[in-house]
Amino acid sequence: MLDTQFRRLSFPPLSFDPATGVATFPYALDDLAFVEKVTFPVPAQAPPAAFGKVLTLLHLVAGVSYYKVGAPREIVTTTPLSEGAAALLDAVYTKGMSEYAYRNDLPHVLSTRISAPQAAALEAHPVTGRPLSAVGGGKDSIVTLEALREGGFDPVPFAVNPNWVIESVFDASGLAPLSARRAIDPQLFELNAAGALNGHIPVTAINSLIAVATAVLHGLGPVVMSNERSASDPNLVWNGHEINHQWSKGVEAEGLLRDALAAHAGLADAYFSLLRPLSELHIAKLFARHTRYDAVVTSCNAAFKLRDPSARWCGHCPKCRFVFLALAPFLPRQRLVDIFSADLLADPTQLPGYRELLGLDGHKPFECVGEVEESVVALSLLRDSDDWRDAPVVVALSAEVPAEAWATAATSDAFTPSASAFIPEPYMIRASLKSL
Ligand SMILES: CC(=O)N[C@H]1[C@@H](OP(=O)(O)OP(=O)(O)OC[C@H]2O[C@@H](n3ccc(=O)[nH]c3=O)[C@H](O)[C@@H]2O)O[C@H](CO)[C@@H](O)[C@@H]1O[C@H](C)C(=O)N[C@@H](C)C(=O)N[C@@H](CCC(=O)O)C(=O)O
Ligand SMILES: Nc1ncnc2c1ncn2[C@@H]1O[C@H](COP(=O)(O)OP(=O)(O)OP(=O)(O)O)[C@@H](O)[C@H]1O
Repeated sequence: MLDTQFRRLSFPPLSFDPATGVATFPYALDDLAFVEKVTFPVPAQAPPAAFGKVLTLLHLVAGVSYYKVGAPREIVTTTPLSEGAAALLDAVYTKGMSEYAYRNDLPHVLSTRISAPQAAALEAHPVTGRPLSAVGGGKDSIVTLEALREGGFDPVPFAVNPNWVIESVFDASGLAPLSARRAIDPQLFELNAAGALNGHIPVTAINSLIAVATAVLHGLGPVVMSNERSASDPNLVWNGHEINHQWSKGVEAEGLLRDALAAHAGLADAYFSLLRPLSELHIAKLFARHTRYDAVVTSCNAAFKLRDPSARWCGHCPKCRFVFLALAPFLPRQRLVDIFSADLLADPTQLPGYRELLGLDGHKPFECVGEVEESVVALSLLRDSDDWRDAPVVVALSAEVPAEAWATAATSDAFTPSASAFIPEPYMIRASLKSL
């Protein structure tokens, strides 16, 4: 551990070069200076005023990567913030950093507030145009892309730092994509090696604002995410606070981001998640309809590491285990084994990991996995499946799940979409969400 006590994170002015599309975001953690760069696709027309406003939000939100080096008690900006923008930032630095606070035993992180001059909210106008559909390389954003296409919305696929998986999903979609490059300050890696504080950050909030900035820059419509209902479910409660690895994928973050974009940049309905009403299990069922992505779809986070990424599915992390379990009821066994290049339910070494997913041991893992109830529902479907009922992991787990958990699963709403306050009506109707 570094023995330095850090006092303050602040934000020297950002800059943007319209000729190259490079935005430069400086940060100061006391005397330590960091610079992050985001390269946007260069448009034909000059950037509208709202673009600069979104960049200021992005600058402030992306500071979490540098904040986490020292967890200073002061976060100070000279950018005037409306109530809506300040609420987003307070939440990003507390709830978005809750896993980091819990794992490093830093309770003050959960009550830190950003200090900024006050501003009035702007009048917001709805964005219009082709949707920008954020792609993560996994099953969820494929379901969204195809639902938008089927609904006649002519989506533009988009990713931050697309790796070969995401590029292959773009290719398989046959749609012309846009992408942005984001480079975090390389000093972070050196500081990590030297033992600086480290931990998870709310990366979806950062990717979301880069997507919104890109949409505004290119005169497009709303950014459509694929964040599911289950993402709002916390992993555990610590000191009275919910700790959620996926906080910035959850519905609270979605609402705060929408409000901040309206108040700070005058953009109404600029951001929503099409899959918010659906459970992970329901999305897995919808994914089964699309075979054209089988050779490339990859949900495993190890494939998206900045350094030493895995080729595709690593086959031994919570996310691989969960996605395999969630897809198994809806895909023929051979198709699923071909996608993963492994049969996780035939491998007894996977049992301890599956016990955590099913609530039989520990807490829900700090990963992008569904609710415990969804895992039990999936297992109950596998018990009834000719393809899967004899798989060793299915047999072993079926004997361990208690009667109450089966009873809860039997009345589960895993396949009943919930209401969403944020999906605009035309998207609800034409993207078929009402009839799922
Ligand atoms: C790929 C991954 O899961 N990475 C997490 C992992 O980091 P690791 O050291 O194994 O590899 P790298 O991702 O290459 O990171 C190297 C260091 O750089 C830091 N860093 C990275 C990106 C960034 O935007 N800012 C950063 O400061 C990172 O912290 C490393 O020190 O473990 C880390 C510590 O727990 C995680 O922070 C890494 O998570 C990435 C930021 C990431 O992109 N993760 C997504 C795949 C992810 O977890 N998505 C969540 C959604 C969470 C949310 O609320 O947005 C999900 O799918 O559930
Ligand atoms: N690199 C990225 N660039 C832009 N948006 C991204 C990126 N990674 C993820 N997203 C967005 O965040 C959402 C959540 O990410 P996540 O990794 O959970 O989803 P996914 O890759 O679509 O599916 P899965 O849950 O199967 O991995 C994605 O659906 C997508 O909308």
